[in-house]
Amino acid sequence: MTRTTEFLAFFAAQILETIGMWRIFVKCGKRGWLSVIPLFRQYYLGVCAGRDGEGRMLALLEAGVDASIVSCIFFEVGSLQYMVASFFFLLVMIPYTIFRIRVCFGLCDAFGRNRFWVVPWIVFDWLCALIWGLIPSFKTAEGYPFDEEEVAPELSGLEVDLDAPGLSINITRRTAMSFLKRKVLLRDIHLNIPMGHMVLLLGGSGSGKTTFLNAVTGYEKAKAVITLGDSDVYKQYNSMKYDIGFVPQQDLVRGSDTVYRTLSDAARLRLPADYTIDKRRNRINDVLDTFGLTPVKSSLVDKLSGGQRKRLSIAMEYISDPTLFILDEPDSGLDGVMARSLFEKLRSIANTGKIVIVITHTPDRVADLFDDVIVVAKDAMRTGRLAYYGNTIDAYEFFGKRSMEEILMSVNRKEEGGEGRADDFVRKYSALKAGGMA
Ligand SMILES: Nc1ncnc2c1ncn2[C@@H]1O[C@H](COP(=O)(O)OP(=O)(O)OP(=O)(O)O)[C@@H](O)[C@H]1O
Repeated sequence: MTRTTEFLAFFAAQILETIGMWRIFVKCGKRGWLSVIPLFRQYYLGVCAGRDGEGRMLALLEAGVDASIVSCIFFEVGSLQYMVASFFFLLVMIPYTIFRIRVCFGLCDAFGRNRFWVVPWIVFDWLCALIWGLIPSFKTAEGYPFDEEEVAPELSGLEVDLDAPGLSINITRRTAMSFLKRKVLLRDIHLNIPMGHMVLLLGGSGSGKTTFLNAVTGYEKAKAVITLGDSDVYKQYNSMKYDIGFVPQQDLVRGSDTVYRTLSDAARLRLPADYTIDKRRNRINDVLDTFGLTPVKSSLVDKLSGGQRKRLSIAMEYISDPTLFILDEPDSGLDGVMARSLFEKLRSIANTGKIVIVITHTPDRVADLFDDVIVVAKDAMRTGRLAYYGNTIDAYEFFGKRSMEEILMSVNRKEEGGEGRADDFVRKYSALKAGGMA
């Protein structure tokens, strides 16, 4: 193909695409002539797809793609300018394709078409634009433009007092990049947990419980201020490491070590360097006693029962005598009796003046052992929000439910089998707090 033919082919595709887009815009209730302006065309395609932000990004990226294509056509093949333009083209093509896919997905939803259409849209956009624009059976889906779910508003003024004793959490937001888009994982979580309280962290799958705990411990920082007693967890992260214990879901124990050896290794890692050997030995023996592991201290970890193994994992973190003790599903794989006995142990730890926060997927068998419950729920924008924090007894009344599992179902999204009322409760809870503060 000669340069002129290439240019004519590019130009013809643009014209055909414009015609198709004109009709698509009209079908979506927008002004057709907007398709004549190349960059507007991409933006309004995003608007038609119900993805304005992605449409805006697509328009910007298309400017880059078009500029590099035109440059490649005009520069001498093999020249430095040609190579720079080609490199730039490859560079912008990656995000450009990703945003096109996202907009195409939205368009398929808007027109009630299978998402496999994204493939022809990416390869022959001008042809798809003509088909979707000119063929009458391609029309917007029933209910289009889809009603947006009403998202609970952003909150302000509900920050808790950082000087209050205990754990004060003021998370403004926690964001992460996902698929070239900044995603808000958590927003507006403000609460204060007094010392000596055992708190249940409740939330559906993907609601942000782990993200929340990571933000609280400073493991993955958020835009937040977290204080434990007089210390700022983020600013004094290194010195706080002995004060915060985190027990992950998965056991991190070696089967070929004895129980004592496992705890002794944990003590070496987690106790301050100035601990004498005697002090360290005493601490290990105390912890073995606390978790009922003294009779099996010489046994290999592989020979322990599920419950003993779990208690050992918890003991490893407890060795540093943390003020804040966090456990992610410590009862997974345990039967009701073993789980109950484990949670009673955690209750007795809280009773010594520590803060214990626990995630469990079977809360009702141990709900009476908790003082408070934090309910984190995904709002309409899929952001983790605080739907409730307070006394467990008051929680039943607040949600109008009789069990923690029912509370969870009320905030879980409909597509997950829940009632999809997260935003209602976020609103209700913030009104309650604002009222309380007035
Ligand atoms: N670094 C990250 N980048 C992008 N998205 C993330 C990141 N971390 C978490 N997410 C997303 O944030 C949401 C919350 O994740 P999180 O692991 O906190 O949920 P969870 O409530 O602990 O779920 P589960 O109970 O299933 O463990 C999920 O949609 C997850 O995909």
